[in-house]
Amino acid sequence: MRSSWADSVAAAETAAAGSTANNSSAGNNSARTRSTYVPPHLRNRAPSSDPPAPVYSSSTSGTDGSGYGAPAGGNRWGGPRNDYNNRSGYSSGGRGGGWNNRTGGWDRGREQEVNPFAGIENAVEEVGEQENSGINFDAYEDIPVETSGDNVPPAVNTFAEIDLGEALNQNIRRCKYVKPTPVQRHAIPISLGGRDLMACAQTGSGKTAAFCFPIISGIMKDQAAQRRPRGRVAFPLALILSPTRELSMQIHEEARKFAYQTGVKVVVAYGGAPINQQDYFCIDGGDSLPCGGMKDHFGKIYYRLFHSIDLDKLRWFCEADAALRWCSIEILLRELERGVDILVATPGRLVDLLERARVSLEMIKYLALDEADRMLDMGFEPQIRKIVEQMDMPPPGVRQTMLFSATFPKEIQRLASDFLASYIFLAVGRVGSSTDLIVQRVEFVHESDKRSHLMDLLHAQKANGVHGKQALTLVFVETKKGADSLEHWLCMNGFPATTIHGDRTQQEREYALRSFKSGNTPILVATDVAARGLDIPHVAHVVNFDLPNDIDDYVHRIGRTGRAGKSGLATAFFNENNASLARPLADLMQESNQEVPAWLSRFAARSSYGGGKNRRSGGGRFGGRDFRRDSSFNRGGADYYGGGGGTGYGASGGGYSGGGMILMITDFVGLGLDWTAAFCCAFVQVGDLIGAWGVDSVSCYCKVDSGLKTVAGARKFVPGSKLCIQPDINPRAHKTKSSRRERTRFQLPLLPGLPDDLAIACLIRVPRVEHNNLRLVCKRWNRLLAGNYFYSLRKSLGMAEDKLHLGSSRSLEAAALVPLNGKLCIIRNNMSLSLVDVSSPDKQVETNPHLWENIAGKGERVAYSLSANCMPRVITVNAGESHGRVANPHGKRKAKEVGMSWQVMRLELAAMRLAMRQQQRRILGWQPTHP
Ligand SMILES: Nc1ncnc2c1ncn2[C@@H]1O[C@H](COP(=O)(O)OP(=O)(O)OP(=O)(O)O)[C@@H](O)[C@H]1O
Repeated sequence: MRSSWADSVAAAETAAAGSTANNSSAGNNSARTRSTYVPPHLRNRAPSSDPPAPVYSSSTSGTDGSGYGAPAGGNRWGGPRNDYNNRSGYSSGGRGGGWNNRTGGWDRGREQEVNPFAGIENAVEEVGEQENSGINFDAYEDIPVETSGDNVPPAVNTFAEIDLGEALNQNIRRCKYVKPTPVQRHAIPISLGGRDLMACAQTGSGKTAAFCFPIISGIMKDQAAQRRPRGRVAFPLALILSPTRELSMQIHEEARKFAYQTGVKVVVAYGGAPINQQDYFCIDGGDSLPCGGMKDHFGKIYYRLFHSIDLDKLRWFCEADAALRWCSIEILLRELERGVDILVATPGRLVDLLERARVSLEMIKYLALDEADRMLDMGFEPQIRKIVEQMDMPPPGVRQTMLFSATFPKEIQRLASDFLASYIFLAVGRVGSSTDLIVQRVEFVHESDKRSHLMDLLHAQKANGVHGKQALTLVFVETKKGADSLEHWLCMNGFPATTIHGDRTQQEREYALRSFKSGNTPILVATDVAARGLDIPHVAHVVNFDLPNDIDDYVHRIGRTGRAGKSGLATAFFNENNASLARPLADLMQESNQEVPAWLSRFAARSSYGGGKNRRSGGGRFGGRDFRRDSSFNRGGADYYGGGGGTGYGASGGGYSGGGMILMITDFVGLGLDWTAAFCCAFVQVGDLIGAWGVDSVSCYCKVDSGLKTVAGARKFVPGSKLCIQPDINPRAHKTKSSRRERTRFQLPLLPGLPDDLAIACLIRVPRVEHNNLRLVCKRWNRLLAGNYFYSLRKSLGMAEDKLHLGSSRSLEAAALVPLNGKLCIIRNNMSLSLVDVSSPDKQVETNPHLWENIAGKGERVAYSLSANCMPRVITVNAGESHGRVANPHGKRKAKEVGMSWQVMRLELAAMRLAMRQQQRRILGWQPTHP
């Protein structure tokens, strides 16, 4: 490991030398200036107090020990060295060292900037010029374009028609973009005209440039940018948010190219551990650290080294991911201190930075959300709302907002309109459609045959490969475990494969992606983290080994091939488990002029769950156009935001129709509760629930044995229920004869790929009161798991969003947002239960504390409060006297079970309690702002 890391550093050093050479040939200084490390206690001093920057020489960098062990005042670090930055992910726009010294004018400092085109130019020469310029524009010519909104600026046909500024035009030429793609032709003039924009265009059609160009051009022309305060807090002018780390990195790399020598500085900040955790290393050092093991160890080491070591050198020691992250974050913070014009970020990291007051959004003039529908979906929406609405960002109308995606369901369009002012809607092609450039094949493959089928495809591909080389193939699977196991199996069978998913460290993810891009590992097995936005050249084939539950996800996945006018192939393995996708899939294929197999059409015809997702049956998730033109959405507005009708778009959504609700029961593996008892207890209450809540469906996710009993019980009360069982939880039991028989008997659809450690969710008895439009909100502390889970569930059942909602953030604060849209919310995690009624002031809602006690286990105390007005109320379930579960004598054992150190768990829980208290205070003094 050490040697490989060292090797890669050495290789990067060599690359840096090369890039220096390139720079010099481009007229830059051959010796780059190296910035000076400023210890934290000196950071707010005037830039002039910095010691003079020593000269960095690439030829000696590998062995130069001058920084190591140097006295504190003379420490140095590598600043914006491109080699490391590319690896760490926290990198700047590459203005070497001198941002604090900028003298005004947007061209200052450009001579020190690392050339982002250096490597690319060589590569392009190797593969031939046509690689970049040969985008097949004919493929886009006939594409229908729809714009709506007031005074839409006219589209352009060439870049020359737009005044982007000479430096940017020069970069466009360097990128070999000969003419704008359709989305660019329309979107750039709109954005340059200062208008807000919601743009939907097919995958691979150049949306990144469509939002980057106007931002860069606007900042270049903005003289006020020079007068921004600088120091510990960064004041970016533009914020670009994207859902994944890899996509943020990619946007950053693109933006750096477009911004080269424009004087506009681009910085990227993305996930990993919250910065607060990193603080343990920086501040406490380790001795007093409440966390154990490796973190402790590295904390101590790095704390000691921190004031006496060059960070460049430190990187050589950074084999542990934790330590690497620590370094990366230090680098990021220092980058931010030097100033940033465009900040590209993932929401989680940005919230961290905002909470630490290292970034202020006060000066934001441009906000762009890439993959905007994903960003506003339930997983991210609370964070996005927090960033956009609750921090210091200027409101819509003052800032300019641009939302881009290839898919834009109408309900998300509606949500998105909260962030926009008098915006223009742009659809290039049909909203949510895939491009005809991708040949789509669907094959019926039983679960057990998938691997051998994949093997056949890969063999065939190998035979057709150039010089026997395997074409790049991206294989999508549903679960992280599934990804690892498939990768292992492929490697064992002689197919070099790697994997990318959320359980891998950032270093591993980046390494996997690089290895795939370079063709060293031509097969990448991925979960949905790689589904959106990634622009990997030469991906010839996308295989949906496991199909997603949502047709939007399918569109994004296959969009990793057939990009920028090139053709691609997508193969999907379909079987009974994907029945809910049959209809939208068949429709999508038909729309993209693909051959739809007869068996798929038959599946589509009898598919029972597809209604809600079928864009062509009217209503539903998909819009061909601007939702503002859809009268049903306008009519339903008041209902959606908590009005009295209870219809919202549940009624128009098809699939799960009617005004009832779903009761969901899930299982949290590992909390040591007696599940069977809990379920039995719960289902005694089901009858009440049906009456009181209008439950018309029960879905049960739990261990097979107890689950089946529960399901059987529930069926008596809710004959029409769609019952689901989580198949992964106990695969052994699942395979038993009786469970198979039971499954058949109850016709339980299997929903593959759902995480198996789920909280027992929504078990509560409410006395018979009239609540027509209820909203269940389940909250777990693992936001992603819960988010994915609910998302999948909702999709699989074809449920409208207002029938089941998830307050999915670990931060309870975010959960507070949820009640705004609903009438009754129950927010539950293993620490708290919130019952919130925001719309019916007269109706008291009660809970049955004994039920909770039964469910939550012995010794738990239920405290709840209900207020008479319509303000949200919080009911807290605490386990134990003062510390909830923390005080539980089994806590240490529990911590061990969940693989946490006891101290960390205590910290986590203490933080949660604190957040909860703050939350309660906030909620009680909080006025809903929606109608
Ligand atoms: N005007 C242009 N001329 C030539 N190539 C272009 C042009 N605009 C963009 N490209 C190239 O097209 C490819 C796809 O662009 P981009 O990643 O922005 O697509 P996208 O629409 O954002 O895709 P997705 O929906 O998957 O996120 C990139 O490699 C980009 O360099």
